[in-house]
Amino acid sequence: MFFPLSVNLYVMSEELRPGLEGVLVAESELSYIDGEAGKLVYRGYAIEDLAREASYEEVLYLLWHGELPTTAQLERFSDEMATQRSLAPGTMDVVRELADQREEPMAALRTITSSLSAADEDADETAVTDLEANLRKGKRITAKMPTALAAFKRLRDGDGPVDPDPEMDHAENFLYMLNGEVPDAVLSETFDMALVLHADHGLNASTFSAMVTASTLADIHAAVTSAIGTLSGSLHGGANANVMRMLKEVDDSAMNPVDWVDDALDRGERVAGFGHRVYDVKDPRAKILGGKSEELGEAAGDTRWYEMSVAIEEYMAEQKGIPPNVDFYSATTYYQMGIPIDLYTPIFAISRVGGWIAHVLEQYEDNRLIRPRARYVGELDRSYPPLAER
Ligand SMILES: CC(=O)SCCNC(=O)CCNC(=O)[C@H](O)C(C)(C)COP(=O)(O)OP(=O)(O)OC[C@H]1O[C@@H](n2cnc3c(N)ncnc32)[C@H](O)[C@@H]1OP(=O)(O)O
Ligand SMILES: O=C([O-])CC(=O)C(=O)O
Repeated sequence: MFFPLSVNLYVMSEELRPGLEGVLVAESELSYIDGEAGKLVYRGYAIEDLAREASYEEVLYLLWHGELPTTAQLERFSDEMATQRSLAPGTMDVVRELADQREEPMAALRTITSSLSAADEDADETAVTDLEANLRKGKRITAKMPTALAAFKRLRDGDGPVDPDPEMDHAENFLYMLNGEVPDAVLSETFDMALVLHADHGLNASTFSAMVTASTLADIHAAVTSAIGTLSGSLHGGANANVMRMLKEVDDSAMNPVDWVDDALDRGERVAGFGHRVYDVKDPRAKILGGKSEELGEAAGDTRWYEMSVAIEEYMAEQKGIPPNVDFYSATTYYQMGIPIDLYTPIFAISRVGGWIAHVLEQYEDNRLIRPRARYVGELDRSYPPLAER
């Protein structure tokens, strides 16, 4: 039987779109981005309002359930998250082993997250696409990733892990487990806001990778593990740590930041924290985080990092017309909060996991295998030479 010609033409389109730029592959109700206006919205709510008003738990609820929670719903949801934070002994063994091996933190988080399925009571018993089971699994993964990351950091530094405190919210509890002391309100509010700002961003590369994995009907642990691997690269989430490494290099060189960047551009290098596939203007999250970075600098009586960043931002705008993305000012925000640089990208992951899970739920709800094509440009019809003749 023949397909109608129009179907064949659609399937066999020869248009090449490297990097899938601008290609529509799904419908989503999760986040809206207007790259020309610099606007980001989660389920209809402006990022500026959510950053100012909402906790990370509220945003998770919004992304996963479609509506902001009532007080009672939020309380229940937050309690459920808090009860899921502890790691099973087997997971803690994995964390310990990776810390002993001095594994790179993003690779450690990837491996630990993958291993969470071993102790997940829903992992084997339910269909991969079961919504209720996936909400439970999603909650456990999101609750446990920060515990694992904090324990990994402490163990590699020779300290003992700190147990989660169920009385604290997600952001405060992470800083508490990381540093072993209750953070002050400014730090936990700043961290909570950073989690809100990073929670979702359309079909960014890591989210798309989670969707591709889910589209094969692999489970949610597999999808999140794929996404963590994808986020780690320097063109994506890995850029936030590179921003801070760059600023420290500029500072150590005692060069004018503008001259340093000029030299980097002359060498054909990319400046971390600048440019975006979707935004033509300054990322709305960079505006908010820039303000936070400035505030933290002022509070500490040292605005050096903020000023250096502003000088680079102005120079990049003037020379290249390229604005900063979310990673540019998150770097100095985290640095001034005393967070080690190699944890910045894993911290991105412990927020974005909320978005990954929400997109995976959307994918399962209306699944079709994601499978594009490559145009073959290799040779054809070669005759096979026996091994001895090559
Ligand atoms: C959370 C996130 O993932 S946000 C992004 C984090 N990544 C970074 O900050 C890394 C630095 N930025 C980049 O490499 C890019 O801007 C990306 C990967 C984010 C987007 O890339 P694309 O959409 O593919 O844009 P593309 O690579 O085609 O760049 C367009 C032009 O701008 C230039 N450009 C883009 N970003 C930068 C940059 N950071 N520094 C210098 N030049 C840049 C490119 O060299 C290119 O110029 P050309 O056309 O003269 O060669
Ligand atoms: O959307 C993208 O391409 C990159 C991303 O994850 C973000 O900006 O948060």
